[in-house]
Amino acid sequence: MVIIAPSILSADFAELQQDIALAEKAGAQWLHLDIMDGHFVPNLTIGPVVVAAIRTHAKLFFDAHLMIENPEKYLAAFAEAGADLICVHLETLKDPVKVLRQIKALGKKAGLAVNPDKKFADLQPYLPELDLALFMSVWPGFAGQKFIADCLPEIAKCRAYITDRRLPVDIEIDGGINRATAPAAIDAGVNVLVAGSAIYKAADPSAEIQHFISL
Ligand SMILES: O=C(CO)[C@H](O)[C@H](O)COP(=O)(O)O
Ligand SMILES: [Fe+2]
Repeated sequence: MVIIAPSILSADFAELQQDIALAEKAGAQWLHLDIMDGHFVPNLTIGPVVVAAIRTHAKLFFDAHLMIENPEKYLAAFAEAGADLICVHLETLKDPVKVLRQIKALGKKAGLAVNPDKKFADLQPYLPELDLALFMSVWPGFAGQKFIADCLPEIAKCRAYITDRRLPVDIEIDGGINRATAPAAIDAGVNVLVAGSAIYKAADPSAEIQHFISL
């Protein structure tokens, strides 16, 4: 069963409550929150204040994707704001194990994201610490980019490794996911699909969510 995580980066920020309610009603299980700092990525989005505000209106599992430098400084703030899973980028970490354990110590699920140039081998040492491995299928920073397929063979290696060892780790893909690209991602072994523009820029966002759920 595939989990769909609509990314509110492509939602209408003036109507966030409505766009989140739409995702919940359509049957999405997770909500993907793209946190950008203008340093690790060349874009700025939302912080803990907005996460806390929307938390009061949604029961969805909050999947916080931190595209920020020094993420360890902000873990407690995102935990308090109501994130259920906090995903940090390998590229931003000096001591990944320490940071992943800090996330767990806050009572949250821990995710580790890698950019499209990374291999499964870069992420593999951290799997015992993880609840989720996130393979980026675009360069982080913006919604609406074209899918980069380089991560698919790495996802397949990750799925085989996790299955062999029965590790309780979700595999998520993020970037350029739509009706055309989602099947290859699922074939490679992902069980969590992030989709922003494919959902919120569609004529019927609920139908898109229901399509992804049916895959
Ligand atoms: O992390 C992200 C960008 O850095 C977003 O989650 C991602 O790009 C979703 O948007 P889309 O589905 O439109 O590609
Ligand atoms: Fe994201």
